[in-house]
Amino acid sequence: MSPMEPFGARLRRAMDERGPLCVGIDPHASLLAEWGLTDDVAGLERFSRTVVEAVADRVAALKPQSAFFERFGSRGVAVLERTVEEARAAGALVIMDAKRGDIGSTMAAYAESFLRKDAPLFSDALTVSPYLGYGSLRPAVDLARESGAGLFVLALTSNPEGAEVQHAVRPDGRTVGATVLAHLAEENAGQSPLGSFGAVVGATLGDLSSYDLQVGGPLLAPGIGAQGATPADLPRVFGAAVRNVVPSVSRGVLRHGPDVVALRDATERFVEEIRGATAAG
Ligand SMILES: O=C(O)c1cc(=O)[nH]c(=O)n1[C@@H]1O[C@H](COP(=O)(O)O)[C@@H](O)[C@H]1O
Repeated sequence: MSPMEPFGARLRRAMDERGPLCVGIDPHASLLAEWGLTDDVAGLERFSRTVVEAVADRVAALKPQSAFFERFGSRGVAVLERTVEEARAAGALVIMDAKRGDIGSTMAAYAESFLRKDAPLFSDALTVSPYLGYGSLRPAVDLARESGAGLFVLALTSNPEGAEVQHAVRPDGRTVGATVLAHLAEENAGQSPLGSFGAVVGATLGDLSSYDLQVGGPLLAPGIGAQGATPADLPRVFGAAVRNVVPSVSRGVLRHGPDVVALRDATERFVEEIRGATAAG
């Protein structure tokens, strides 16, 4: 098997060709009900298939949220496996949103689950938590590099509760979030056109001018739509780093289902709004 091109390079190309939007696949029980589906494995499968059919051939990335699949046990995870496979086959990069994080030796097993090329849940990238110490993520960084995959490391999350940890100031005067960003900049050094090790930075956060967001990798920006941020906020929040931002929308798109055309239209509107908001910068 020939080695896969690094995730960062594949993502840069997809962002340039399709626009940078990532659509989240978050099958909330309330959305299943709104779509007229049952809150069971059959409903889960129909929901996920519909989203993939509607948008996988037109957005840079899809981000299935593992929690909503794990809710149904092994049969839900089987649906997640098929969702990943079908989304990748349709040309979308898959960012697995599982937010894993543990001591290094256990982290190695999480990495095997999502980042080893022949794993049933192999994904182009995985969300991970650095809050057991950035160094605990090393096995995931190493395996991602080997597989041509990537990581999105939680740096400054979109939820208001994140600040008490992420804005905390260390003895060296840097915040915890800034320290995570600095680690990522080191990880991506020398990688062109884009490194494979991204940060999660919420689009809801307002002014981040005190943070150096130029980490040489992508910035996954959830929070648009249901959490109140809009594409128009992106230049203000991200400044010059906006070019590397992958805005992520789940409920803001999903609430338009189950009609495939309506899902596509909602997606196209976000793509256009993001293009309009970020073109001037
Ligand atoms: O890693 C994430 O994607 C994530 C990080 C973060 O800081 N905030 C955040 O909302 N998310 C995820 O992004 C999605 C947001 O969903 P919506 O609010 O419906 O667009 C959920 O799946 C969250 O788990």
